[in-house]
Amino acid sequence: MLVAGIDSSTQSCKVVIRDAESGALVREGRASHPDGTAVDPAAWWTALREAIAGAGGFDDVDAVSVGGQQHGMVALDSEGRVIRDALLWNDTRSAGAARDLIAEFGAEELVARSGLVPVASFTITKLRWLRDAEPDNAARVAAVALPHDWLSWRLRGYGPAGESELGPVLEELATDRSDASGTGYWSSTTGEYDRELLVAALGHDAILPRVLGPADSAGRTSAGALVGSGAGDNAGAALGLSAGPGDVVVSIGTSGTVFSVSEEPTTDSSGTVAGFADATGRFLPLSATLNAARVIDTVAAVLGVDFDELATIALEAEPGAGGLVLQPYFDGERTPDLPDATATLFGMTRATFTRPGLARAAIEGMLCGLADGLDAHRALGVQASRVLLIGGAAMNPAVREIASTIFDVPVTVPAPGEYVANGAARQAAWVALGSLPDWEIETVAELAPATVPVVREQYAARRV
Ligand SMILES: Nc1ncnc2c1ncn2[C@@H]1O[C@H](COP(=O)(O)OP(=O)(O)O)[C@@H](O)[C@H]1O
Ligand SMILES: O=C(CO)[C@@H](O)[C@H](O)COP(=O)(O)O
Repeated sequence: MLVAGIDSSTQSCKVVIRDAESGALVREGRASHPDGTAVDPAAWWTALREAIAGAGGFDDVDAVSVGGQQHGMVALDSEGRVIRDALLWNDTRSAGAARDLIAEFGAEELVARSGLVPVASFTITKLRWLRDAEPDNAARVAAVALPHDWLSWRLRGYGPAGESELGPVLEELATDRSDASGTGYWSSTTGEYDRELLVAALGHDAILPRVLGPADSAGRTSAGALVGSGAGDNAGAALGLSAGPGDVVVSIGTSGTVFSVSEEPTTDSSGTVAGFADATGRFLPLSATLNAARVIDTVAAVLGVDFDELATIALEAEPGAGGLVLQPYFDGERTPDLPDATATLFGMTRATFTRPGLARAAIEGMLCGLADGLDAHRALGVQASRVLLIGGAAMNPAVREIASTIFDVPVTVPAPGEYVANGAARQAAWVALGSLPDWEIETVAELAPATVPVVREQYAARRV
């Protein structure tokens, strides 16, 4: 029996087709997404169909689940049409709306009700921004979905009239606990939407996707494959890695995320660690930065080198790059909550401002922000026995080696792979088989901690 998993992430769409029992990879496909922090969801649908075609189609697939970038606001009118480009998790225009919501309700109350202190990333702040900045668009909103909910709905044949087989049945929208927990108007402790918060943000009530359990099916594709509840991408990755007690996952994609699977919900009124739900019925404390793999993309482009060359020159510099510190807030920052920040390079002398120094400082600065996230997890009682390093930039040898100088626990690098799509496929197998199969995870590197304290100390000293 074959199952499919999809990762509709910020930069691209990836599809894997696997054997349901063993998890063996059978086929895969991918397609790019457009750049930008506001994107027409039609582009994700086009990319998904291209990636499915690249993976040889779904005709022989028994079940499929969609993992996707979290928080994006997909606002639909009563005809199931997308009202405006979706504002993505890394769009910071709703920072003022986040402050307004905190002023109205208080951070403590919002954490107690939704698990989150609003920042620009979360859906609730995007809805408030829409209400205030585009009142005509806000008035037309009949339903609000997230990227993975909307793609699952389209896969099942729903959509605007003329563009879909089954038409705009908004009540058929479905989601899962993990993605619902990133909206800001759903509580992972009660398992219910908080309609008062939704109305406070959007200005009126709207249809929200039904929240399914981890092994529930939302329905079927037109070809008859079961469609699972799907997941937010980080929860998908945790499922794909079979993350358990002691595992802290550090994912370096467009976002940098630090997360762990927890039996109990977590509450952090500072907002550093969001109290998300996971894709197994448990919880997923998570801390996220806006500046991760693209810090390396940017510095590699400035230096005119490819990723391998960047790794080579970064490792020519000593740990700490002689005091050169890059605070890498190129896209503003979410953790810490500094949406309008820009990047700053500290400690430049003629001796330190070199190509190796800059390459190393870029990787160190990006990883120090994630190490701060790990500390915040520990402060909530999360046990960290090892870091599991995944995401596009985890393929970089310098990122791996420098991670071992920054994290004070062993760093395990699973074999390069699409862990979000794999987790979605594993969920699809759960739906199809009726039980969650164990799939083997291959490891390609285990790095013992080689902590060099000055790296984090000098980064902390530059913190604003
Ligand atoms: N060898 C590498 N070294 C550093 N960065 C890399 C490498 N390979 C890919 N990347 C970066 O990883 C990112 C894509 O990672 P991915 O986890 O797929 O992101 P997302 O899930 O956010 O779309 C891109 O910014 C890409 O440039
Ligand atoms: O906002 C978050 C998590 O809260 C991000 O992790 C997004 O879910 C995007 O993920 P990537 O596309 O970077 O993997």
